Amino acid sequence: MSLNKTFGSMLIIAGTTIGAGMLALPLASAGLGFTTATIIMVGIWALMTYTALLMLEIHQHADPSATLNTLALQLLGRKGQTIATLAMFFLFYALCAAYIAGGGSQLSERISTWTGTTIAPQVGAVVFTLIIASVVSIGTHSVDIVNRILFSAKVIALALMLGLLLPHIQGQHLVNMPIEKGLILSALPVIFTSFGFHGSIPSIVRYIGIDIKVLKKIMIFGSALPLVVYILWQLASQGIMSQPQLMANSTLGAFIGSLSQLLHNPMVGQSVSIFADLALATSFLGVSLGLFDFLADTLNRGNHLIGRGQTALITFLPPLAFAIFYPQGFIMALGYAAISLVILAIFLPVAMVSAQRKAQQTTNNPSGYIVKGGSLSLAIVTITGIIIITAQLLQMVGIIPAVG
Ligand SMILES: N[C@@H](Cc1ccccc1)C(=O)O
Repeated sequence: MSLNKTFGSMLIIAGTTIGAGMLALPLASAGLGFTTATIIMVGIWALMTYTALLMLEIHQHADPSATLNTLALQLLGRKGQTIATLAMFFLFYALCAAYIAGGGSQLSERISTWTGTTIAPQVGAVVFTLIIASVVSIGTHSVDIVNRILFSAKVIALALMLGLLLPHIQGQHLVNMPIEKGLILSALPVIFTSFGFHGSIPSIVRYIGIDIKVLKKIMIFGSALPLVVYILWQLASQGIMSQPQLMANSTLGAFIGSLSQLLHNPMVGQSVSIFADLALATSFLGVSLGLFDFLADTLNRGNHLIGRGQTALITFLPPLAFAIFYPQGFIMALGYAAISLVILAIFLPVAMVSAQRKAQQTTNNPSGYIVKGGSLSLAIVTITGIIIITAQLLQMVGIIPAVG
């Protein structure tokens, strides 16, 4: 396997993972303290990598061009396929809603400072959606070009931002412990979403072919890179602000504002702000393109002007409506996304691998790659998935504190 292709695939996984979810991390884990937040992140990384390996175990016996839909149909039947499709829709919509809410309020703040007037976040949401929707509606080729430029800029902005922030860390902030135990549970869904990439696994398998050794390496290293970036990002945000300072910020804009104020350096705020804009734009482009194609395919909308226009409306109007009703809904929507991501990245891989292992046992033909850990590991990740969904539901009904 060419090294270039392997490396490129790792970057695709890392690039899908590092997105808008990262921006929510400091706010979602504000009351946890650095050590606790890091332990949870390492745990969730291990969980996500484990279920990605389960997906490889499933893919090895199928056609290299299999998608989640076809795998679910083969191993779990029509019901499994329907659940996979619905979860995919819900995840895509929830993520787009988060990106529009986050991007909209960022953009409206920008326009407000430029023009010296106050612009409502809803206006920003509409403008941000119109820009991304035009790029997506023109076609995949235009998304590819715009995404390449923005992605390169995002990597530079990320390095610059971390370089500017890390020298200002104060050790005493990093030893803080969780302010309240309930906050650990509250933080789980958003942290979980920020490590999500599982929609990209079938594309990588198609690109590389069934070469388990290479694919394993891609999953492990491709997801480890975001872990390193997230730990540095937590180090910076939790090391610069005290817990009460961090917790006082309920929105991304407020967080960026207090960072620059605290460091008396507008450059810092600028770099975080630019990184945030790029992260939101690249995530939104990638996810809305996926949703657009998925909808066009499911609803059989043609590839002509009217067809694409209709698909664009169904793609962008529902999440835009959410952002207009909940302009501060960035973190809330990322939490909702966790519910469907648990189904896609935990429940379905576990169910499919169980079905496959059972079928192999009955034919007495266990062959190929089998992820270590047996049924115990499958049980542990399933329980973790249930805990993450429960944490989100408990926040929605107000039993535990909501983050953000
Ligand atoms: N991890 C992505 C969200 C995502 C989840 C699942 C699949 C794809 C993307 C982010 O932080 O924005």
